[in-house]
Amino acid sequence: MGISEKIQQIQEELSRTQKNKATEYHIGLLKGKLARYRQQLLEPPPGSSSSPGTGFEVSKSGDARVVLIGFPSVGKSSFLSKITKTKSEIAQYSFTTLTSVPGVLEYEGAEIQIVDLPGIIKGASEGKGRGRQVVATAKTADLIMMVLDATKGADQRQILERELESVGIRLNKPKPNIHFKIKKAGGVKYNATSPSKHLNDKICSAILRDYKIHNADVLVRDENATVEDFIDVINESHRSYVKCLYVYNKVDAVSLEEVDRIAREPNTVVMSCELDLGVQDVVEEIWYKLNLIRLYTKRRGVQPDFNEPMVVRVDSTVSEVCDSVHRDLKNQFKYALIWGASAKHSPQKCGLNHVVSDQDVVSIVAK
Ligand SMILES: Nc1nc2c(ncn2[C@@H]2O[C@H](COP(=O)(O)OP(=O)(O)OP(=O)(O)O)[C@@H](O)[C@H]2O)c(=O)[nH]1
Repeated sequence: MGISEKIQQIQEELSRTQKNKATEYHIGLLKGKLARYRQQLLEPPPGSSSSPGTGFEVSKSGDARVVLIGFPSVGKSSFLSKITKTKSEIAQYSFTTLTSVPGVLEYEGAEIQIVDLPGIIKGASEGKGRGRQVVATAKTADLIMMVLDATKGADQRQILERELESVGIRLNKPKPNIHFKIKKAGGVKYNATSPSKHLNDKICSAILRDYKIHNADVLVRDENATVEDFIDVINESHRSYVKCLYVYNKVDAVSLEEVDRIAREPNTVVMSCELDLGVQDVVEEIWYKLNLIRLYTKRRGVQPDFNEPMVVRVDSTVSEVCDSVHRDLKNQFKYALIWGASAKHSPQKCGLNHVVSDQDVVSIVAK
């Protein structure tokens, strides 16, 4: 039996099995197996004929990467052509976007790479070659922007969410608060800081046995952590926790009440590419979600260049700033002078651990 058939069998068994106290152990095991097979499908073991997904030939450039995901004809190309310098073909028929078109969005001095993935990601979870590439690219995103058609039903979003979920991408979700460490000996030691609602020693040990892990420390620090969370923790290297912005296009074609209802959903913005409504709000929301800040670097005796900001992640330290300037800069680092919101007085002399703020001016003094 192939892996796809095994997956299907488990899915069928899961949908047949009633959820209750007596079956939770069995369901937990099935979910663990399902995650293991899905993983094998996405990343075949070395030596097998199918190649792993290596992403498209799109190198990650710029300050951040936003990946667009959506069904065909929802308006991804229209959006991309409005906000980036790369034009992609717009047609009245489906599947226009066959390859990913990297475009660059310039905003607040930052260069944000926008990648449009092929129409739909379905097939990715079935291990189809192209789907795997899509997944690999989506996993490198700083933000996933799910483009949805406001005139279509809620299932378009559910289908895409389920697809992303099944390939190990978690949307708008923090990493589970479970400590997990594989050991060389000593068996499985299960502990919880307060009684867990869904996890226990028996379920966790059984799932670990299925993964051929016989010695490990497990400490559940969140009483609401689920079996899925535990499976995610075991598979941590294959999971990506990515922010997602839901963008509903074509709001010109639905009623005001419907627009109002959609716009109130969390992490959601609405737009109409055709009428050029809300497109700028989407860009602002992308910037906000990316959590980027601008810094101005200053050389001694020279005014900083306020037209050329350096873009780093929010809460970056001087150490991270050095790394983004040059690989070796930290080796020569003596101290930094900082002017701006993060400085107690201007300039403040700081070390590598100082956390910078938006629009700070930074001068690195070398040894
Ligand atoms: N009513 C309405 N139609 C729109 C809007 N934006 C795009 N469209 C139409 O929707 C169709 C598809 O737009 P595209 O931008 O090609 O969509 P896409 O998501 O890139 O499609 P694929 O390339 O097939 O993945 C075109 O006929 C557009 O004219 C909008 O805001 N309102």
